[in-house]
Amino acid sequence: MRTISHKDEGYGEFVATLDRRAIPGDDVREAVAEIVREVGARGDRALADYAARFDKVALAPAALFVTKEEIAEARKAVAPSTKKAVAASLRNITEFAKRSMRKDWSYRNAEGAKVGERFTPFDRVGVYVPGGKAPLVSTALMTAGFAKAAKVPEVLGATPCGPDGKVNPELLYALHAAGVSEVIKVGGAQAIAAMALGTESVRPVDRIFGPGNKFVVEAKRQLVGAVSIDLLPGPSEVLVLADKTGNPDFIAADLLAQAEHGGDSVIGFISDSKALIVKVLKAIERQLETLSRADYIREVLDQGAFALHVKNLSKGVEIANAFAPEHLSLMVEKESKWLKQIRTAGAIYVGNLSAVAVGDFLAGPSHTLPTGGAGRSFSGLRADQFQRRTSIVKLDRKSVAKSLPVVEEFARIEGLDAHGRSVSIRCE
Ligand SMILES: NC(=O)c1ccc[n+]([C@@H]2O[C@H](COP(=O)([O-])OP(=O)(O)OC[C@H]3O[C@@H](n4cnc5c(N)ncnc54)[C@H](O)[C@@H]3O)[C@@H](O)[C@H]2O)c1
Ligand SMILES: [Zn+2]
Repeated sequence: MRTISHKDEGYGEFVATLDRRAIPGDDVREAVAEIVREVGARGDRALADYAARFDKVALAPAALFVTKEEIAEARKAVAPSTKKAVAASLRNITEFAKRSMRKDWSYRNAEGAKVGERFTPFDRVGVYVPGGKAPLVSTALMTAGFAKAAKVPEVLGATPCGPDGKVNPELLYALHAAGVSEVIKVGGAQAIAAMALGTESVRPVDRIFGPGNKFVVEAKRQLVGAVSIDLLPGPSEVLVLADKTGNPDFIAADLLAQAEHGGDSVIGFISDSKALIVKVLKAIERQLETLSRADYIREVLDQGAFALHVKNLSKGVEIANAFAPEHLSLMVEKESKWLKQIRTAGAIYVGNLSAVAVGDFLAGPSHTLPTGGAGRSFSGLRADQFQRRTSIVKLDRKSVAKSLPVVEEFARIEGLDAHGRSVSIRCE
């Protein structure tokens, strides 16, 4: 874990690198563009080729979809304790979703016309659930669960299968508990392309949701237009901001939990207390020994991890806002003062007891959150993103007449006399 203090040489340069923009590298961009082109041109055959190449599985075009038998098997195989956990998480998700959904409204404008908005669920959405490094059962709930709450009638799930051609049974169970209507056993950029463009066997969707690795995220970015997307939720990250009241063992535990996602994960720790930083580094070493994914964690600690000693908390907040972390843990004495100042984080966990993992699995807000700096311009996944918004305008005799003078003025200055006429004809 790289440790650097405001007193060190190179501090300014390092802090500048924390001011992020979510822009993919050329190599990822080109690799994904080719995958998208191939799926567009060769459909199911391209999906089978990529499954063989990346997931080491032989997937005949006829075997792309999870079967009814596989779902029934999963239902039998999953332990009652797992079913209970899935239900508990879904219950919180559903309640949270209800409160953030948009409701229809209307009012009469200054001319007396009735104007308003109507919200209806998308007809058919795609939900990507990563399956590369871990079966992210919770991610199935934290995406599809919101689709269900928003009453989307058709949800197509996509997740890579193992070399045996099977999807993890707990993951399948969760997808079905969250109301997914069909599932393709395809992962990566090719899955996103199939859902956006359609293939011989996959009917395209209207909007694509869900997190993934850098290839998945880039595919979503490239396919905007064919579909819309939720956000850019890539490799997971946490930034802890703490003063001397932070609990070093809890902070270490949160950082390790995040590092456990492996690969491109990013973990950061900012504090104005040098003593706390030293304690956290020691606690990390101590706790790491007992964890099963120590190899993944070490990789992350060696690559994307940093501990930053700042002059004061204001400086820390400024850096955190530039960094726009997916998760921000705030462990400070004056909680509400500093909480107000953090603007770009996808989710904020307040206080020593608010473990990020509770939000990962259970709390209610979706754990699908913007990463890589995308938090500046995107928010986390929400139920209202599954709603299509339509505006509605209704005029009567009085309001059409009252609207005429302003319409005629715009029609005159824009040189669009047919526009003016289309309103005056109704006032004769
Ligand atoms: N931001 C969030 O809200 C959030 C939530 C959950 C998970 N995540 C992140 O999702 C990510 C999941 O990543 P993952 O890799 O485990 O699973 P994944 O399902 O996203 O990716 C696996 C797929 O990547 C493709 N792939 C692998 N190597 C490739 C290559 N060289 N070229 C092209 N395609 C390739 C393969 O098709 C494979 O099926 C993690 O980084 C995790 O942190 C983020
Ligand atoms: Zn996590």
